[in-house]
Amino acid sequence: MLLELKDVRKAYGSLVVTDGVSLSVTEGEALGVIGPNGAGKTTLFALITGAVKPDAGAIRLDGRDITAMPAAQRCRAGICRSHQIPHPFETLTVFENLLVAACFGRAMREAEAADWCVEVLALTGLLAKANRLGGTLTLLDRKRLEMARALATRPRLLLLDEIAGGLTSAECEALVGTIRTIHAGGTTIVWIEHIVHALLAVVGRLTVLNFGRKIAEGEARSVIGLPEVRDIYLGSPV
Ligand SMILES: Nc1ncnc2c1ncn2[C@@H]1O[C@H](COP(=O)(O)OP(=O)(O)OP(=O)(O)O)[C@@H](O)[C@H]1O
Repeated sequence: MLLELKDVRKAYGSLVVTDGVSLSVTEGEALGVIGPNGAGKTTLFALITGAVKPDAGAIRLDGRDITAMPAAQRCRAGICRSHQIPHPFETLTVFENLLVAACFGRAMREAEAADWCVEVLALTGLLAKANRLGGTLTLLDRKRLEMARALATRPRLLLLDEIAGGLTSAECEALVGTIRTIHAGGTTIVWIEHIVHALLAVVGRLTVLNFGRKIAEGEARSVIGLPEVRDIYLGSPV
């Protein structure tokens, strides 16, 4: 098992945001995470990356307990995420944004990092924009850069947080193609997404969160057909 969460709990005051969540992700799989706003999806990523410490429970990578491991060390161990709202270094170029991630996130030497970052730029469709400043990009390219920065750390486990949100359907389709390529290259993916048809084009399994609890999990299309899941998404295009 690549990643395991066991009875993980996180509360902010009286608000229990992650309520005894257990989760397993096998090497090479693509898992989708859905749930309404405020269900605790992003907090789950913060717990996995180490940005937030759980109140209880355990997190394991390759069977090794990483619950107390600092975030920077987890990144070097191969866990990296993209954020829902991209915040690139706006005064650095696209290429420099990636170099920072590779050198500081993954501790690569500069020559190795430069070669790898060129590969990532090609994979994410950013090669022609390598010398643009991060602050000058369109939303689609910011989203691509957000994913590229995470990829630059050469993750074994890539966590994508609503990467398709706000894109046109053609842009979304192109992004899905890129994510499929990344997955086919052997990277394990956990993807939080509200655009369910995009998610279903990539993931084999789905986990559903509601009020911090896991309410369903299993083969993606079966899970999406469950009455309790459809209830939660009533009005959303599932
Ligand atoms: N640092 C914090 N302090 C207090 N409350 C927080 C904090 N972080 C998250 N929360 C609350 O925890 C709940 C879950 O937030 P979270 O961002 O994990 O949900 P989400 O499922 O990702 O939602 P969305 O789909 O809107 O992104 C929300 O009610 C949020 O306001």
